[in-house]
Amino acid sequence: MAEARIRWIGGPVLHAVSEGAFQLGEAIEVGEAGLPGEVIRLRGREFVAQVYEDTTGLKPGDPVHGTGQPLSVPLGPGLLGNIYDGLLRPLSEERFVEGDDTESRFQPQVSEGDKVKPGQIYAQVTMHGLEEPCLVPPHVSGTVEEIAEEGKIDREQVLMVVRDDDDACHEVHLHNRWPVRRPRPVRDRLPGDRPLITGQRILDTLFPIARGSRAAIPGGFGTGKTVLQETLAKHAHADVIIYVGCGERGNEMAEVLNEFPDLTDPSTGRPLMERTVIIANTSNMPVAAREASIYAGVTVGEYFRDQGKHVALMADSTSRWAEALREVSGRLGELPAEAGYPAYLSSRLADFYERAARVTTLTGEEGSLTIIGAVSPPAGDFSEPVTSHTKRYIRCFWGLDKERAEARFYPAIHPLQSYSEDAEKFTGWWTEKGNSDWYRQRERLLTLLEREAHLQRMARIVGKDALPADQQLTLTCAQLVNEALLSQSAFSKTDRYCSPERQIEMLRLVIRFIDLAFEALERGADPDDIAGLSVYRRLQRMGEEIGEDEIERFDDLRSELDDQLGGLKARETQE
Ligand SMILES: Nc1ncnc2c1ncn2[C@@H]1O[C@H](COP(=O)(O)OP(=O)(O)OP(=O)(O)O)[C@@H](O)[C@H]1O
Repeated sequence: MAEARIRWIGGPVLHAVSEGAFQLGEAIEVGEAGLPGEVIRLRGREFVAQVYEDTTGLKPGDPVHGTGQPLSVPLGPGLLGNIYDGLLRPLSEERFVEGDDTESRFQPQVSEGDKVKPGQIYAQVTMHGLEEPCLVPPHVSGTVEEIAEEGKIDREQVLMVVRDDDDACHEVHLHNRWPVRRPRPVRDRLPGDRPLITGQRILDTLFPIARGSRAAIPGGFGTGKTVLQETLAKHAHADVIIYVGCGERGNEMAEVLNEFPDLTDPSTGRPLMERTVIIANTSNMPVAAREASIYAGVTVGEYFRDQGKHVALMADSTSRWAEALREVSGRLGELPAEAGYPAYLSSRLADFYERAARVTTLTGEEGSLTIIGAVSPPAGDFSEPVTSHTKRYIRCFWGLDKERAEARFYPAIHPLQSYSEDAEKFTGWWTEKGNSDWYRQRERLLTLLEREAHLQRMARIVGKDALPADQQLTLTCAQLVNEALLSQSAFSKTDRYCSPERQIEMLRLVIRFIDLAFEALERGADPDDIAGLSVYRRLQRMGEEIGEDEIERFDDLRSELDDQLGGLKARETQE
């Protein structure tokens, strides 16, 4: 392999003079310790590289070895349930799901002489108590020359040899490397068809995301990005969760690492870690590795998608990742663009988000990778470069609002600053679930919330009591929408997750309240009397009071609602 010598080194960036041919994007090993790095710029015999580990102690003259391969990560069974660094190296020997490594068992599903195709499952492996498929790597096809026997296997052993049509032999291992910056091939990309249910009412009901789509969660300091990402990781209806903690503070990541192994998947009752891969790259780890961690995460996501699974990737936070790009770019002496970020910030964001997709895999199955990235705009300013460029590539924008967070109104997603370009596709899905009115109800709520913002501005000037009765009632109804539907504590035992069935009931009750309240107003009822009804307070708290396994209790609430609002008379008639 090609060799070079360091000529200059500063932080994660080095310049080297090569004695052989290096390629752009080639993975390298730096110094005697062989620290991992990547060639990021080539000029004649000189190149610039970034190093993914602490470079303290490296000096001019130290050797750099080429690997001849692009930066890649090993993909295969055993990834689930563990925590990795930005280059997918396990951060801990301890595993977070039960089971014993020595019990790895290999069960071939093909025999010598069989034909295999890219992406095909050629064996099953049981590791750590989990059975996982072994896939033929995407660029391998041909006739099986050799296949390992059923039984115990060793991680490094060759499991299968495939001879292709050009007579070349390919060795297939348990883990096969894939370049992190290259999307894995698929047969077809498909449009999003059904929602990725998150269990969060404000998202599923107002701003739903399709499986295979992409969303951003921008929010200023302390507005709840991390809590929301973790809530999604715990409750989203996905087969596999990839959680990339990118440049967050070590203590925040430590919380995730401490908490996740103890959590149970609410839908299966199994440990949540069994379906989770965590990639941790905290702010004190080398900055270049942070840049790579996002691509490593997305590559792992695609690997599970290629097994016909529905995968959700949470990246917290893409701003820290963009800062890593900025730091490396600064050290390269590149001309800075907006806010010091490199001019290629936008294309790098595109490279990341565009890997989200619903696909037909190479073997004809359906899989999806949904990407949800948190953004931390300085001072919560959504016009800054990372947020504004991200907006170009995402379909759902879930903007967190400082005022809502300060009022401890969680999740602090602002309904008027957020949007979903996927929503229109889901009328059919909600109809199948039993709510053919969902899209119309959603539009009504959004219109009501817009009207609320307008009326609140007026009320601040003239006082709420000076508003006409119908406007006062509009504010009362909007408050109910906010408190009953949009507010949902991530820490509430009853309400941290809300199933689509429960969301339908709650949405219907709120809409019914609005309809009956305005009918009562027409009959001459007083808006204050409507807001003072005990059923109004019960509706505000229904998320906390009626859990997932007592959905029939919503019927009682509905009867109470009909009785109280139906019985409400004009004030004069009451007297
Ligand atoms: N959905 C929620 N339910 C209940 N409490 C929440 C919710 N979201 C946020 N909080 C509260 O707000 C606090 C701050 O949230 P979080 O750490 O997620 O903010 P952040 O935006 O990630 O912050 P930073 O900018 O520091 O990364 C949490 O510790 C929690 O008390």
